[in-house]
Amino acid sequence: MSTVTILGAGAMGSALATPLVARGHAVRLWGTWLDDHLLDAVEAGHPHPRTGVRVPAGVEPVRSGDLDRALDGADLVVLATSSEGVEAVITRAAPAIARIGVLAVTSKGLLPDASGDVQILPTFIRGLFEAAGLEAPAIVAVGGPCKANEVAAGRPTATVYGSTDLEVARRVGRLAQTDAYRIEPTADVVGLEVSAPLKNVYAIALGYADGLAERTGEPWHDLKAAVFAQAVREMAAIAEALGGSSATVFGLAGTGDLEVTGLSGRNRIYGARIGAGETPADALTAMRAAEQTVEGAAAIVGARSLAGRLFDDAATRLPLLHAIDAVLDGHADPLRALTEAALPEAIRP
Ligand SMILES: NC(=O)C1=CN([C@@H]2O[C@H](COP(=O)(O)OP(=O)(O)OC[C@H]3O[C@@H](n4cnc5c(N)ncnc54)[C@H](OP(=O)(O)O)[C@@H]3O)[C@@H](O)[C@H]2O)C=CC1
Ligand SMILES: O=C(CO)COP(=O)(O)O
Repeated sequence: MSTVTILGAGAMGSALATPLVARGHAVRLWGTWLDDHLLDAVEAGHPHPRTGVRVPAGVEPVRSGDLDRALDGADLVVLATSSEGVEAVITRAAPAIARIGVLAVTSKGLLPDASGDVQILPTFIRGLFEAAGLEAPAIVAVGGPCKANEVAAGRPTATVYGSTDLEVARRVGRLAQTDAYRIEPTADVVGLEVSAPLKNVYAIALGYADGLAERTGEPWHDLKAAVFAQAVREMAAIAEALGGSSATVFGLAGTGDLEVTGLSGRNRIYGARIGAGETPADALTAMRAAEQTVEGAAAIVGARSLAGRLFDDAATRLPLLHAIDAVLDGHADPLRALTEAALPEAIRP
């Protein structure tokens, strides 16, 4: 049995308690300074407000002011804040995490380092340790099609754990896996960590197509499928340009995660509101009011910057990314933008 400290008591942080408790680990669920209302519900024995599922008995909720106690003696730390909270939480927890030596990260994002270059999350997090003069822990990136409410309920889930040292991914995977929560280890951290935030961005486009269906009362499945395929092509191009493998994008981490997010993700819902006619600003305000995290809206800023660094002709190489951005900026109509970006060019005479 190990002691596992989860940092962030939102949907995914609380959900991971289900497999970890099932494996007999001692689990501490630390809530950020924004999570008191979530831990109030957990302590009262109510379903978690973000997943609708009760956190398993035995999980120890820990309030934000008790971070040191939450980390004391832990064997594994899991970071489960949204990308917005990564820097603030890692900065506070870094000395203890450096001592523990291993960090699993469910957060999905693309963030700028001190010099302004956008990085995949493990690289960004390592930079925070280096800036603090601390040795960075071994980082295990967690991705794949994995809805928090389903993990929390113990439904079958295939997830991907990635570390540059494959044995570390296997070791952490062995600790967390259950019959229902199965883990595919990979050493392709780049492919995994490109897929994780970018599928949030591309799921917004899948949402645009669903929103058109809501607005018109007609199906737009052909368009949605073309958008899906183009999204996968663009994620693979970015992964390869960064030294990752397109095979990772074509598997659970890319197509798998895009599928689940395009069916039921919050990023899809945000896109659908826009496709149905709301302005991007109104749609984001409504999502925030409902406590629905929409990471794709932030990740597209990083994606745009990364694409510009990787490709001289980014708008031509990544037309769908460009189209999503143009719609969010209010410069393009979703139907026209998706059609131009995702359908093949006309065959020339
Ligand atoms: N939900 C899912 O199905 C999955 C989520 N993930 C990833 O896991 C991460 C967490 O997602 P999820 O649990 O759904 O998100 P939630 O919004 O439910 O929880 C996010 C956590 O981050 C905290 N947080 C947000 N902003 C800040 C900030 N500025 N400073 C400090 N803490 C902050 C939240 O506080 P607050 O209570 O205010 O929100 C909460 O503890 C994301 O990166 C997501 O992509 C991965 C797989 C699946
Ligand atoms: O990452 C997810 C599933 O793997 C959840 O996606 P959303 O953040 O869009 O809900």
